[in-house]
Amino acid sequence: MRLAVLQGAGDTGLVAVDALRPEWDVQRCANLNELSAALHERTPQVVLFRADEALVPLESLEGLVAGSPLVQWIALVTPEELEDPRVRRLVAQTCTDYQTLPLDAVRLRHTVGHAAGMGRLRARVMEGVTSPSELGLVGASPVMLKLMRGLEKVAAVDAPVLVHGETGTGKELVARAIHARSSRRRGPFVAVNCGALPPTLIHSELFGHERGAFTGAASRRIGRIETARGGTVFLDEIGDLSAELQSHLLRFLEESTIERLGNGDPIRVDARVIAATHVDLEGAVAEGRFREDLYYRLNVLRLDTPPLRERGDDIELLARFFFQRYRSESAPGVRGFSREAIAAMQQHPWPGNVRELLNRVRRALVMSERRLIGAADLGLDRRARPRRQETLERARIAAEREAVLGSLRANRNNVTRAAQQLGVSRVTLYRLLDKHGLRSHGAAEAQ
Ligand SMILES: Nc1ncnc2c1ncn2[C@@H]1O[C@H](COP(=O)(O)OP(=O)(O)OP(=O)(O)O)[C@@H](O)[C@H]1O
Repeated sequence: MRLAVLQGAGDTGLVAVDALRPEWDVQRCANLNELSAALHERTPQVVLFRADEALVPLESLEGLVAGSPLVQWIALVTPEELEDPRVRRLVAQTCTDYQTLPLDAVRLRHTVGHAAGMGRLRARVMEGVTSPSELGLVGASPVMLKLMRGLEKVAAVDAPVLVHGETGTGKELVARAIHARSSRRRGPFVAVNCGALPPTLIHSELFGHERGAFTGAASRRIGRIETARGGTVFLDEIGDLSAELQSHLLRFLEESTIERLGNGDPIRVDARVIAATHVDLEGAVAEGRFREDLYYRLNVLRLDTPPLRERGDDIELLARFFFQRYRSESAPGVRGFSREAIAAMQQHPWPGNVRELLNRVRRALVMSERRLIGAADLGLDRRARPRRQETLERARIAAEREAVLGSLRANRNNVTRAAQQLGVSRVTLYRLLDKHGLRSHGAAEAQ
C-alpha cells in the first residue's frame, strides 16, 4: 500500500513513519508541489501531513484535499496546534483521522491501517461513480454527485444528450466529460455556440457550403458537424436555432445525413450531438419557437447542471480550486481566503454561477494586497453593496417618479392641476420635476 508524507519544518517522529515499511511504500514529500505530484503519479491510499502553517498554507492544503476525494488524510498535530480553530476545522472536516505528536509507532500503524480500510469502504460506496475531479469537474455536493452518476450513464450510450442549466454552470465542461468517457473519446470534440453567430452564417458554420453557394462563398467549406465525424459535436444555446436549422438538425439526428449549402446530396456523418440550453425549451415549444419533435428527440437523455447556489460547500471547494489554478497570477504572499470572504461567498446568490466565481477569484488574486483575500477583494463586501433599506428607498423614488409622470400625463402637463391632484404645492412639484429630471418633459412650461 502506498503512503505519502508531507513533512513539516523540523519534523520529529518520522522514525515512526519509517517503521511502517515495508508493509507501506512510504514517499516523503518536502512541500506541497511534491505532494501534488505524488497524488497524481502514485495515487497513495493514505496521506500523512503536518498541519504546519510554516510549511504550507492550510487553505492550499484544503484545495488539494478537495481534488483527491478517494485519498484518506491523516493530520499530525501537536495539542497546541489543535487550539487553532483553522487547524481544528481542517482536521474535523477533511481528515479521516489525526494523531497527536510525538508519534507512537504502534498507534500510527493502527491508524493508517484503519484509514486504508475506510478508503476501501468509501471506494465501494462510490463504485460506478467517477469522482468529479477525475472529469475535470470540481464538486462533492449531492447535486453534483447525482450529475456525475447521470453523466456516467449517458457516456455509456451513443444517443443525443440535452444539457440544461443556467449560464456558467459547466454545461460545456459536462459535454466534454461525456465525450471523454464515451467510446468516441479518440475522435474530435467540436463546440459551436449557436447563439453567437447570425442566422445567415450559422447555417454554413454547422452544415458547410459548396463553392459559389452564395455570394462570397469563394471556396467549399466543411461544416462543424462534418468536422466532428467520429466524435462529438456540442451545440450550445440550441434554443437560438432558426426553424429552418432546427429541421436540418432533426434530419441529421434521424438519418445521420447532412447537406452542404448549395449541394442537395446527402452526406453521411457519424457524430454524436450534445446540445445545451439555458432556456426552458419546453416553454419555447409551447410558444411555437422550438420544434416539438426535435425537443423530444433531444430530451431522451437529459442532464441538469445545478446552479452554484445549490451546491453548498462546493462553493468553497471551487474557490480554493481556482485559487490554486490561478495562484501564479497573484501578488506574492497571497495565501488564501479570509473567513469573512468564505462567509460572503456562501451568502452570494451567484447569478453567473461557476464562471462568476472563477472571475471573482481571479480578480481578487490580482487585486488583493493582504495575505488573505477578503470579501471586498471578491467584490462581495456587504458594506459596499446596497442594503435592503436603500433598495426600498430606490423603490420609493421610482414610485414617486411614476406618480409625478402619471399625474402630468393625466393633466396634459398642467403643473397647477397636477400639483393639486398630487396634493403638493406647485413649488414642491417643480422641485420633484428637477429631482427626477422631468423638466424636459415639457411639464415646466405648461402652466
Ligand atoms: N464543476 C466545475 N469544476 C471546475 N470548473 C468548472 C466547473 N463548472 C464550471 N467550471 C468552469 O467554469 C467556466 C464556465 O463553465 P462552462 O463554459 O462549461 O459553462 P456553461 O454552462 O457552458 O456556460 P454558458 O451557458 O455561458 O455557455 C469554465 O471555465 C469551466 O471550466
